[in-house]
Amino acid sequence: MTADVSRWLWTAVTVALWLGLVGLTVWRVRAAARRAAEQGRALAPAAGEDTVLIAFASQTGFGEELAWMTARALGDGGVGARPLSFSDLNLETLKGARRLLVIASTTGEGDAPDGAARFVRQAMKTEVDLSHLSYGLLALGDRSYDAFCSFGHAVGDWLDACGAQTLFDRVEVDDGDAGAIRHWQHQLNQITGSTTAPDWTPPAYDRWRLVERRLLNAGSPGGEAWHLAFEPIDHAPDWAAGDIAEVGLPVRDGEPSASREYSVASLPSDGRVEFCIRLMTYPDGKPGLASGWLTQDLEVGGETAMRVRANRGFHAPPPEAPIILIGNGTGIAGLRGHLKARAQHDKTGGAWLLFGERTQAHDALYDADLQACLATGVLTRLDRSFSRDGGENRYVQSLVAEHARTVADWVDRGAYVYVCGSLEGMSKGVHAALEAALGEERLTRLTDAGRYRRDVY
Ligand SMILES: Cc1cc2nc3c(=O)[nH]c(=O)nc-3n(C[C@H](O)[C@H](O)[C@H](O)COP(=O)(O)O)c2cc1C
Repeated sequence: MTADVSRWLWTAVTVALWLGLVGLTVWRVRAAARRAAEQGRALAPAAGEDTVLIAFASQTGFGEELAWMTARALGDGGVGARPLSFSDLNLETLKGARRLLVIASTTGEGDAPDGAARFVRQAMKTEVDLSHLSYGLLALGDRSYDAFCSFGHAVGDWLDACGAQTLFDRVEVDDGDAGAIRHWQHQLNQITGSTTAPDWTPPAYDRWRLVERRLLNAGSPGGEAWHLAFEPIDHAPDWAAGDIAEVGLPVRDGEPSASREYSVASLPSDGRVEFCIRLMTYPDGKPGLASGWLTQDLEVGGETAMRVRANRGFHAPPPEAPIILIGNGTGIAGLRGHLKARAQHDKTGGAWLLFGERTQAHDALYDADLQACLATGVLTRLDRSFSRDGGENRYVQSLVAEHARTVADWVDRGAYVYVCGSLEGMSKGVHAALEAALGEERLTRLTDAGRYRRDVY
């Protein structure tokens, strides 16, 4: 081949590639515009109707899911709706709204979800005139906590103090209680004037088959931690690192149906949903309802009902940003999903895992995976603390304290901080250690910017 011919060939290939790229970009932009237009149509106000502002504060995504369902129910009834996260809510928006629906979850010990922290600090410290505003409130919580629905009530109390009028009595939801959610739907019907019951059936479960179960910590002084893998039977849904699976438990005689949520430790490309689940035991030695069933009773090859739901608050940061992953125990599940997601990118901003468990010998959960991540560079750095092995750094929060300078350096370089694991045993201590490492104000700014994310239980 002469130099001229090969140059022509290369030019032709380059042009073809370029045209392909342009075509793909145009297709993507059009698809995105189509999706936005569809969503816009679904939520567009009917002529003469005021748009209802739906402000949601959600830590693990349930409240956000209800906000979108609420918007759709209003849209279907001909009333325009605008869902807005508390992280994007401000007083100007409230002053410009006439009708407001608040969906507010409570987390921590009666705390606001992280995304609402800025609004609490800034807007809810002031008393403004909101007498033009009518509002309805859906407060999500769990009666097993002392401060039941306290953040929802704090928002309601503040709106009352600002002179806002109530559209109806506050609706409290205890642990996803279907009756209370139906009551909320009934209130939405009052707004739309619809007489038919809204088609708001609880989200359908799919059937999944247990294909693998493996004890991860044989010989541990702590409770058994199991790796479980489920394959879809009906269809394979899509999900992202950080998402949560809700497992429907088999109905037992006379007991209401129950479900449990677990952080997903795998990605759709694995073809299966994987969990790391601790077998809980009561003081009398009886196994926990859900963990006992999943780790002992359900046989490999057996089926369960399950759905994966979005937990947007714990979705991945841009891959080019560095990430600090902090967790303990079965919290490794949510962090493992993020490592797997990073492994799918050629170039990432580096990942540092700080992890705490009981013993190096028995509780180095997913050690082989982590070593592989170190070898490929997906994980830049790994620090672990083992509380029962003695030594100074007994808990993961002590690791954060010991490496405070490096944590601050990573944050200076734009790192995101993701924390997954127990609320009591870990996340409060980690929070205090981060505050000491970065300063209170800096950690607050990090939270407001969505660079400090927590999935704790
Ligand atoms: C770590 C944690 C702490 C919680 N603390 C409280 C609480 O103090 N008071 C309460 O009523 N509910 C509490 N809950 C229950 C949640 O409010 C409830 O599960 C809610 O449905 C979660 O909604 P979300 O997914 O929108 O965040 C807590 C849940 C978790 C996981």
